[in-house]
Amino acid sequence: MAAQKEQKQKQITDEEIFASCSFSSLGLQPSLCEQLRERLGFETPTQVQAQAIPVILSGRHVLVNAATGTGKTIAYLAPIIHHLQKYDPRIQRADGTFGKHHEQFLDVENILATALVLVPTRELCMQVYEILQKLLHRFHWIVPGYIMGGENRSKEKARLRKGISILVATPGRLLDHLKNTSSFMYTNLQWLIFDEADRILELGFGKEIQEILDILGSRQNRSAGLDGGISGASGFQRQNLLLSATLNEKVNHLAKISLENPVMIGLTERKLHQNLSPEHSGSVASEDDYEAEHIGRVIGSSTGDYNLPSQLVQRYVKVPCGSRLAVLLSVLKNLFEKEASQKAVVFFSTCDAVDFHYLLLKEFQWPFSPELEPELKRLFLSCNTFRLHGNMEQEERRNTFQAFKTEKSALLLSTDVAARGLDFPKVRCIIQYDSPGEATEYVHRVGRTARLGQRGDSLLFLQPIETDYLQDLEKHGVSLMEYPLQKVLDSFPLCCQKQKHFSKKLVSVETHPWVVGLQNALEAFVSAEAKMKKMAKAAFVSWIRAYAAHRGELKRIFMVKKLHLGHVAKSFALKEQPSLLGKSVHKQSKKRKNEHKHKGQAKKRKVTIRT
Ligand SMILES: Nc1ncnc2c1ncn2[C@@H]1O[C@H](COP(=O)(O)OP(=O)(O)OP(=O)(O)O)[C@@H](O)[C@H]1O
Repeated sequence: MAAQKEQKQKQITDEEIFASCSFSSLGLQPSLCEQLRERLGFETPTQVQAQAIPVILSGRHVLVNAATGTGKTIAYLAPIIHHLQKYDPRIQRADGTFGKHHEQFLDVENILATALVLVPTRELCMQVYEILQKLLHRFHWIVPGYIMGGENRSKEKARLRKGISILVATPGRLLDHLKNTSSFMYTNLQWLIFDEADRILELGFGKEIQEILDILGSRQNRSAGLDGGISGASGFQRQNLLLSATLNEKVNHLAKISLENPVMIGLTERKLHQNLSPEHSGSVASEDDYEAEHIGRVIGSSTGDYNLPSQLVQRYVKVPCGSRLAVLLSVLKNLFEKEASQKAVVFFSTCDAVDFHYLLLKEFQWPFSPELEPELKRLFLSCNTFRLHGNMEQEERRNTFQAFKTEKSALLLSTDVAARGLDFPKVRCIIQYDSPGEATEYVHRVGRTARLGQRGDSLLFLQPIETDYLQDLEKHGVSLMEYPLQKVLDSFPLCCQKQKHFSKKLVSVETHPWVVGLQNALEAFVSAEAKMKKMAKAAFVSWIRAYAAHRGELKRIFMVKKLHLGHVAKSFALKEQPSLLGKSVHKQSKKRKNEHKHKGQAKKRKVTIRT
């Protein structure tokens, strides 16, 4: 019976996810449809692909808003490849947007076109490039390429010089090449795509985007007589596409400055009205408009309901600050002991926090006793653990990304660098140990699981003082159930007789014998290891800084002055609060408050934290 129910649920999900048509019925070339089937195993388009592909094929500017993991990448790549592969004569490398010989083609009747995909992170850049490689297997004359931070500039220059038909790029490095690489030509640019549009702006790339649009737009005007990318004398059109699972004022702004009379896909009437009324979409905002819209406003405050995968089971757990670490480790132990073969991601707010927890999980033995015989020592958590953040060497970052993708059972500790767009197969659980801040980030983080109708669980850690955040999520139509923490803690074996007689009903999280025992062991472990202690202190300091950087409405929920710094220290297994640094954080927060008072309506400055 239960199996039948599950089967029925799966069927409903499949119908919700996939369309009842074929790729070829959407107007895509048969050879491309074959490629989708043979190389990627895609038989049927997803709902968003069925809606978006015909519109994108028609040449209109489009804004796509659809839940995480619903196939937005193919929705924009397939129509571009469809157009590029049918040019006759075939396009060549040197015809690419960036080919040095391309200018000779400006006179030909069929202007040879190329595409630029802008993404917020290096990992997403690699991911889109890899999909392109698979899709273009049969169309070897269309050359994909990527440029991104952390890579060798001269090698990138050489690749650009040879010509790239579809380029995937992160904004900073793109702008660098646009300004400094003379062979970098973009007059034939026909498609400009912003994947995870809002995140690009959230990462502080607003100015770069403006500049990129200016450079691309002005070049178009000069060489081809185009106005903002719309039909020009040469006969080709610039088509701009924006994609994101969440909408906010940043997408609204980007839509305004980059889309002309766009078709909205996946937007309800309410969202359309609230965020992106088409009459506002065509104008190009000035720098002043940008400032006015983005500084001092509460980000995400006007967003409507978010589309979350319906099969995603979302929970929260309320944990007093001092017990957070012990509870995190207990939740992970429970998860991997229940089902050894699975993948999970834990999100942290800073690189230092990722590093500390990574080393801790790699080395913390249980039961913890320095005198224990080596053969009796076991890791507390015996799963394959990876880390990912923006301060890692590019090589390690790349290796982690690839390894976590292919592993069948593994744990990834990450900052928000993994929150957007990344498609790690078979991730079953997302834990948000440090709160995500804006509701949009919550949606993208949990979106790394429950992709394309798959099962998925998410767990949000909140301190008792932070539970108003649940209401903030509710405002966006996101509601969470409580995690059965007591039951999980009770399921662990206790060490001594005295502990076994505790009254289960009366015990709080921080006095639960399992938590107390584990916390003591963690503190003993960290204090015994100089390196761990140093990392714990660094993580403590950066965690408080990140906490203090919450903006807008969220500052009311995540208030530094409400934190008990001694308890925060315990959450990094530090017996004592690193006092001097702690005081300075409080002072900083007080100082900021005073400054704010004096400035009155002064503009709020965005605090960028490296992820
Ligand atoms: N038509 C299809 N049939 C089967 N699988 C598909 C199809 N289209 C996409 N997929 C798969 O679905 C998963 C999600 O796709 P994709 O990463 O493009 O989603 P997304 O909507 O961009 O997600 P996010 O919002 O998180 O970036 C990928 O594993 C992809 O390979």
